[in-house]
Amino acid sequence: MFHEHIVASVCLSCFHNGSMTASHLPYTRNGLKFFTRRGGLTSLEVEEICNRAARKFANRLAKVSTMLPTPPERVDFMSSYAKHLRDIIKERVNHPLHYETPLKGFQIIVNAGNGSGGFFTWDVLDKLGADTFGSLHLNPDGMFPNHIPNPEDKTAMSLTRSAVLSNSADLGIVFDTDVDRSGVVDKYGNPINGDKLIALMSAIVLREHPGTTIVTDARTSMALTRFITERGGRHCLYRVGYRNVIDKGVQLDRDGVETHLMMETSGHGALKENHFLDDGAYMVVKIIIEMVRMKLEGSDEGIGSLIKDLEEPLESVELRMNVLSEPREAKAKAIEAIEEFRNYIEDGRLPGWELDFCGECWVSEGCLVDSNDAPAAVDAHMYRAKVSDEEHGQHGWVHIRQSIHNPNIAVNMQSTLQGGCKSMTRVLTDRRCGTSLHKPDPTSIRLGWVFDQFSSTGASSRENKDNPIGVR
Ligand SMILES: O=P(O)(O)OC[C@H]1O[C@H](O)[C@H](O)[C@@H](O)[C@@H]1O
Repeated sequence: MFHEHIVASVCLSCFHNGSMTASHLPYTRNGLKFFTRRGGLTSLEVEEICNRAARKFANRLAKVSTMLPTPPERVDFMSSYAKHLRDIIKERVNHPLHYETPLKGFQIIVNAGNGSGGFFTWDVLDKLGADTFGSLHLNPDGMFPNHIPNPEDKTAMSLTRSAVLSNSADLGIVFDTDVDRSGVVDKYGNPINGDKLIALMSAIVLREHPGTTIVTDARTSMALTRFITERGGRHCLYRVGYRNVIDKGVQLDRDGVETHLMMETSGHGALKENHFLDDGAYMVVKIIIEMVRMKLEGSDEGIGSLIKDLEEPLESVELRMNVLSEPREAKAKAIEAIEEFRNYIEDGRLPGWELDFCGECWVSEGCLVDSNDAPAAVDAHMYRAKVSDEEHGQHGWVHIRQSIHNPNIAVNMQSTLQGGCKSMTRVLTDRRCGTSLHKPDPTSIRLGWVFDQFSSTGASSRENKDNPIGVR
């Protein structure tokens, strides 16, 4: 929804704007996001704003006047934003028979998860002629009584799938709370989120901008890289964290490497044409335009057909290990374990494992571990290793990182081999790659737990994300 901020800046002549959001996290985690006409502010800029606010607050306590130079004014920018989205759909579809209602004949289910995405149903889709009967959880309720509004959430996706199938709808849309992320369900009920959503957006964007670079976080599959390169694009893998992914795209584009799409597997997606803002509604607008375009060209296959040749990794797992230490020591402990992972690989102590400096793109060599000339400030330590053997070549990867929000470490791995994730985990444990196995300190971390907790083969699983397993 962050295009609303640009709309506010451009149409309503605002210079600065912001929103308060905890996204899908509990309401106790509310925070502020700020925007100017140039786009989203960086964390350093946000820090400066907070410092100024703190000074103002201190002045108020000291009874120094903090009156605003201009009185606040109430403006309705949601209507302007919704109109802006409708205009884009109308103009780009350019329907030969009914320009004003290009979505006539389409049934589209929205699942807003009781976040703020309900407006998309009545203020965008309905007004363009779509049938939105069967939409779910449209009224905002910060206690999220049905499920977490999150396109990564299994319940959110499966309820949307059921609604699409039982209504024979053309598309299902899942927004996160503040609509900076989205996922979709195709007319056959197939959920399209994570890698699949990146592939779908890549297919659309590469048709419009042949050869463009696409930046993603480094948890995407090897198959996604093939999908992008087979369509003539370049895939730049970068750090987890939507701001990192977007900033990398902005920097590449500024340096002359044309970059039109930046997407994280979490569903945050930003387009150059949309001011490099992560905007879940804008992503969906692009998908809807493509869906109507395909229909007008005589195809009944639906948008899922655009990614039918995206292979899925045989195994994909995300696990979390809590850092059980004094809260103030958690960050340092996590960094210690993650750096040890890097050292093990660099010292060649894990045969067949190689630190992944750059994914496959080579547009900016070394950026994944920032070994290049202009390293970015590191917000969270993370590394990715490619894993190969003589028989299969590269068959998987392991990504390990500090969580941004919580005192835990996220381990992601994928393999194209049956039992591959289990054997990569075994390497980590057998090689004693973890701090506490050398120093049996009850407050430190050991990676051995991953093996103990690992259960699935052949299954794609990220379910531990919101319910991490505690370990010592
Ligand atoms: O570190 P985690 O808890 O997995 O959270 C990581 C995620 O944090 C936020 O939700 C950001 O918006 C995402 O860009 C990031 O991927």
